[in-house]
Amino acid sequence: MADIPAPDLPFRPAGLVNRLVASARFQALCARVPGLRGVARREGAALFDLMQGFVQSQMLMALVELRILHLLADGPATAAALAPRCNVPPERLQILLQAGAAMRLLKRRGDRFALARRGTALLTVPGLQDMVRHHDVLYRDLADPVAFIRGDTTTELADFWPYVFGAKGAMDPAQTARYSRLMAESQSLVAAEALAHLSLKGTRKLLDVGGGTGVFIRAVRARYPKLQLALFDLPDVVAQAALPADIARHGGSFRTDPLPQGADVISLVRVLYDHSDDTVRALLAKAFAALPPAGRVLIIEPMSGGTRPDPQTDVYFSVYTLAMQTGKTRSAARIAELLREAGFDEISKEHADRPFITCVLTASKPQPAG
Ligand SMILES: CC(C)=CCC/C(C)=C/CC/C(C)=C/C=C/C(C)=C/C=C/C=C(C)/C=C/C=C(C)/C=C/C=C(C)/C=C/CC(C)(C)O
Ligand SMILES: C[S@@+](CC[C@H](N)C(=O)[O-])C[C@H]1O[C@@H](n2cnc3c(N)ncnc32)[C@H](O)[C@@H]1O
Repeated sequence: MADIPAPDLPFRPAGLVNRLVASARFQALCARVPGLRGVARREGAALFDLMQGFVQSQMLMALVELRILHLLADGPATAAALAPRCNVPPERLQILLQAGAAMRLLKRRGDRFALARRGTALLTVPGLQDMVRHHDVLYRDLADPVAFIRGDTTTELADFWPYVFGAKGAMDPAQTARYSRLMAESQSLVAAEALAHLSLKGTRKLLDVGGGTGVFIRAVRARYPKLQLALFDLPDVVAQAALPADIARHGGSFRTDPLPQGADVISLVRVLYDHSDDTVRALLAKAFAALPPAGRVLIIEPMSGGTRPDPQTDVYFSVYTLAMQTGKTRSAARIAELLREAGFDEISKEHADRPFITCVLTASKPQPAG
């Protein structure tokens, strides 16, 4: 590893606050003055957390892989009692349990450890444990972050999701089922979040494009039982969707086929961020062509914060989609530009409580003038 040269002294970064923070005298003052001491401590702890993020993630992975949260769901236990069930020496398991308690997934009660609120949430959020488990692929892709960010590495992540891009050739059905399950489980939270911030009142028919196995459609059905619904996805994916008989299924590719007409709302849930601007332009143009005047398009996916960088979407999803190679995590402003290019107007970003689950953008096809 090459040495990184120290900054020239005296170090005078741009900006008054940065210059103050960089000064040893100011740092010493902060350590003494009560109000400033708290700020300095929080900044230090935040910096430490950035540095130890990978260690936290790996210990989270170990807790999930060893099913420790599951085991503790039956009640508190000591490391010695859990050790044979996890096949880990007790003194090493103690370190993991203590780290789990420090990350507030577990609670420590004397020598025993119990499931904490955060650990319970991890166990119950649909698909989250499987998401954690599949991160081994992402972490391998990021093993040399400089080469990764330069674009000098080949990544494995794209191969993990062959269906996202249309599987080439025959797929192992067990593997396909695993991807579909992960995608479907993670979608239920996305659907709930989106529908909480979106009204479909007055809609007659909704077409979910790239709708996977139909989780969003089923969530819409539960909330709007009278709405007509249709699913469009690749033929093999549509074939796996378990949907009520009245829901139309269209197997096809939005790259080569037109989208079916007849819906007054088209939803694109976690579709745009998988694809390049050119593919997105062509897809939005097809959505525009398929909609009647005043028809709406819904873009539902995690979005970058743009000029206000978001702590989760601008790190996790932006890097994730970069490792996927074909798409990108776009800001609402950038998606709005692409929507405008396709002819849409009345573009509006709905309030999002948890942008790391999803953001929602809606747009309308203009009515002809006159
Ligand atoms: C009772 C007392 C005393 C107090 C109560 C206090 C209280 C109100 C507590 C609240 C407890 C509670 C209900 C907690 C709930 C927590 C929840 C719901 C947490 C949810 C977390 C969700 C997370 C972390 C979601 C993560 C999602 C990820 C990582 C998704 C990744 C998706 C990917 C990679 C998709 C890939 C698709 C592709 C291929 C790019 O297209
Ligand atoms: C990231 S998944 C999202 C699935 C679902 N909307 C969700 O949020 O869970 C992307 C979806 O787009 C579909 N897809 C990819 N390329 C497609 C194409 N050319 N035509 C139609 N669907 C396609 C995939 O099969 C997959 O179901």
